[in-house]
Amino acid sequence: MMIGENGFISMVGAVLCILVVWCGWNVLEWIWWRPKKLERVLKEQGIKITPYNLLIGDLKESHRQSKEARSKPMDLSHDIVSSVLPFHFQTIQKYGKKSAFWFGTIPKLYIMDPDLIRDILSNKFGHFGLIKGNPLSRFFVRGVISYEGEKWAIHRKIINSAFHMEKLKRMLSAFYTSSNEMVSKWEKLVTLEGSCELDVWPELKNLTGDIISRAAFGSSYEEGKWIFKLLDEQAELFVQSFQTAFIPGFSLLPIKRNKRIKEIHKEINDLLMDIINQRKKAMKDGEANNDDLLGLLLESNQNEIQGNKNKKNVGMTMEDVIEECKLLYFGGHETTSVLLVWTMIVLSMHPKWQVRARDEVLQIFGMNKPTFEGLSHLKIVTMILYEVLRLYPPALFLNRCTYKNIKLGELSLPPGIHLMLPIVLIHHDRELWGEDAQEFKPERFAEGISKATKNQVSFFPFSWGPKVCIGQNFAMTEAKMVLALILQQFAFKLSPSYSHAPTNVLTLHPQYGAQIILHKL
Ligand code: HEM
Repeated sequence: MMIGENGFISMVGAVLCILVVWCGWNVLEWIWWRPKKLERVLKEQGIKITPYNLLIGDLKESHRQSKEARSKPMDLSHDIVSSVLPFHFQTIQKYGKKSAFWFGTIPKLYIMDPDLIRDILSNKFGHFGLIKGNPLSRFFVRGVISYEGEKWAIHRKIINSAFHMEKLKRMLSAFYTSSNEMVSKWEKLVTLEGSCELDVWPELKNLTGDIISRAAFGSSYEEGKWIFKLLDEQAELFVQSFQTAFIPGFSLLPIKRNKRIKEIHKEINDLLMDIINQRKKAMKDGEANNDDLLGLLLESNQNEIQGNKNKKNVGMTMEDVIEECKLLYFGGHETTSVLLVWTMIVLSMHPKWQVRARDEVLQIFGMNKPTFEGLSHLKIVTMILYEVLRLYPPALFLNRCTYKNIKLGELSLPPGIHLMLPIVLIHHDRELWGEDAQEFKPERFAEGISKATKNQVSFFPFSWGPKVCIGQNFAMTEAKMVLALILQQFAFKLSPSYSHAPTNVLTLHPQYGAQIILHKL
């Protein structure tokens, strides 16, 4: 049977109508019905939630408050939460700890109870997953931190072996060489009067970059220098992209920011590929030491090639190796420089603790090169580092989401709820830490973390459970080495030009730098 021209037009019209209705239905489901349904489920269980603004939720308000907080420095105190995460601080003040806000169209529940944090992070039944919200994240940092299930287990096992104690011991000379270079440079800057003013923030970023390059990749900072610059820029762009991450397809738009993110991704991959190729050549010529992280990753890549021949998944592909390198470059340098910079700032604010830390360092090492055993005996320094990690945690919060209907304490949560574990708010919570929660009191940790937290998961700067930070011993040993060398040579205090402005740029940066006056001892 033939369809006439009119019949054909009506058929196309009908298909188009169905398509428009279908699209409209899905859009309504996405921006209205689903959010409202989830809101009802939460409210029925006594969870308070901010009013829903169509599509954008609380993103605009949260952005506005962060911008306002960033526009001025704060008082010189450790009570930083209202400046660092102003929107979350205000929301919890207003709605209580059992509350939620809108990340675009998705409700995000605050988790402030240490028992619930333990349940989520131990993730015994695999019900809590990572959030895969921002499509641009594939251009930033992936690797083991972004994987789950079998892929995560394989990568975690391979990378873990590079961070065993005996491997760390061998990395100590890299820690020392880089730190000593920085301290020697500082000594040259000191004037005849015996002092100098220095913004230590870029210095410490360079240092931790240098250390991760030497210790994990065997190459010097000079070769990796550009990678750190690019990763820093990528982090800034990535934070900005959160504002629009909830709009499907936004990351594909050819706007300036998206283009730059993709450009940087390519540049970093090319730079890493160069480092990898140099290493592969050295391995072939029998000149490379395979003990460091890159060596281990490449070895596992060889296993993958072998394994593929036998149809078994045993290692990492070359793309995997590049992603893990990027993660370790970023994770290994950014977070530790943040810990070091706040430690220097805080010790400048608390000269008595600075003196106590120096006394301990001089008692254990004198003016000699710190040893691995000696560093593990630094009790006061460890207490100070923990208290700095409590007050100024480099990672401010962790995100997870529900995969299926689950019970969490008394709550029954449907799939698709985002969970926010606000590390910095929990670390500053008076109910958990006492009325002096905002004060710098390293003595809290005199008998270790479990005593200080009464065995609760209320201190988790390195996360907790199976996905706990792989590099925590690396970071703590590195921080102790750097501090020991600085304390041996200098006394330091804040410069009058220092402005206290902790700010969230993926990690907790000092917004205007860390201007410190160094006095040669
Ligand atoms: C003060 C320094 C550091 C802090 C505060 C820190 C914090 C964290 C946190 C909070 C996580 C968990 C993220 C999540 O669960 O979503 C994490 C994971 C991770 N960190 Fe660190 N980190 C530090 C240093 C390092 C260093 C030095 C390295 C490597 C050289 C490193 C490598 C990793 C890796 C590979 C993971 C992923 C683990 C997994 O998902 O199984 N970190 N870190």
